[in-house]
Amino acid sequence: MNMKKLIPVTIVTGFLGSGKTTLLRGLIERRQTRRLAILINEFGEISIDSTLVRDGAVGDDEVRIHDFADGLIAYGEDEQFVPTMLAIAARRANVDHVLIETSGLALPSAVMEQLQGAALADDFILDATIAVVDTPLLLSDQFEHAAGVNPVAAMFERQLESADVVVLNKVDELDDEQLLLAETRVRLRAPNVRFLELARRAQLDIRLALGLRLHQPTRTEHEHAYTLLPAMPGPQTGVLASQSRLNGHAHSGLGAHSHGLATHKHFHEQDPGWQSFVLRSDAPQSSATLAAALREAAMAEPILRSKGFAQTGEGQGALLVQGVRARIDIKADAARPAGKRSELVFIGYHVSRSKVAALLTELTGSSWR
Ligand SMILES: Nc1nc2c(ncn2[C@@H]2O[C@H](COP(=O)(O)OP(=O)(O)OP(=O)(O)O)[C@@H](O)[C@H]2O)c(=O)[nH]1
Repeated sequence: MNMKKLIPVTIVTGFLGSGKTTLLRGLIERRQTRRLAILINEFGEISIDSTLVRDGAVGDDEVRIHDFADGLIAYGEDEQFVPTMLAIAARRANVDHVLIETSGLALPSAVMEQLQGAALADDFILDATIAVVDTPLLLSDQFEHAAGVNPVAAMFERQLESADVVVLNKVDELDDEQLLLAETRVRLRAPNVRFLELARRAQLDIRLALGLRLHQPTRTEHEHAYTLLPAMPGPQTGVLASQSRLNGHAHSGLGAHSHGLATHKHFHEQDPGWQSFVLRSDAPQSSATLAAALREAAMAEPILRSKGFAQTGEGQGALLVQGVRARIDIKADAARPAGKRSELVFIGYHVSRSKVAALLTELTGSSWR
């Protein structure tokens, strides 16, 4: 019998733009002495999230970040994931916790299955799966199936199905009634949720995110399978009681369950309607003009997410661009070297690259290709 200490793994999932990267950055800042290994999987050919997380990270020995840009993490056909995890296991004396951010278009169940597969189950234990929710978006009925199957709603539901912890994020401007409605909607879709937390700017107490130990390995001779612990371990209870959360509504049914492991794929593999592309411009951009152009483009085309870096001209600083649908946020980014080329990633459902390029070109008065 293998007596190695299992390394805990927390999976952070959530729809496009819900706040996963912001949550990770916060956890890094508040990690105290914990040494973290972080895997980031993005949908899109250039990686923005890992750059942002890296900006907040420190020494390599304390926080080490592994990128999987444009890749699939943790699928049978993926060639990077298992070797990366095994390399982390090989330096286990220097790793206290592994965090995996899945892409906004991936299902956490795929990662969960890999963790309990033969290659990894002797080294890792799933700690918890955390789903971050864009609460205003949830309330906006975008996640409802109004007419037929809504692919956005379907993905959101399947991400929530595996969640142990749901973080209702972006709650800054919501009142109690809206929060209760959001909670009801989450509970309908997240049968396994153990903790429902409110977050502003995706900030979560690290004790609520790491070391929850909501799963335990059950080992038989030939297979490994996780089962959910029937209740929270004692020492956590006091900590959790101090968390801000929905008044008196934080806990849910604690019935044991096993996770559905049949849902392996990135949604975009099953449904080619999901698209991602990069547009670039070598002309200097103005923050206000670009923001207005992106807003307009997001209203004209089904863009669900835009992000990247824009350049404002020689000797001027770079901008960090973050768009979730028509909500566009552009701010100076001191960490980014000034340069010439602006580069933005767009993700959407049946979104047209040429139409978005034409709109941006027209609205910014500079060529985007
Ligand atoms: N107003 C508001 N904005 C937030 C909050 N949390 C995150 N954001 C913003 O939402 C945008 C997306 O946040 P990210 O953390 O990049 O989201 P993500 O889930 O990693 O995005 P993808 O990886 O692209 O799916 C950024 O502009 C954040 O600053 C919040 O609580 N309130």
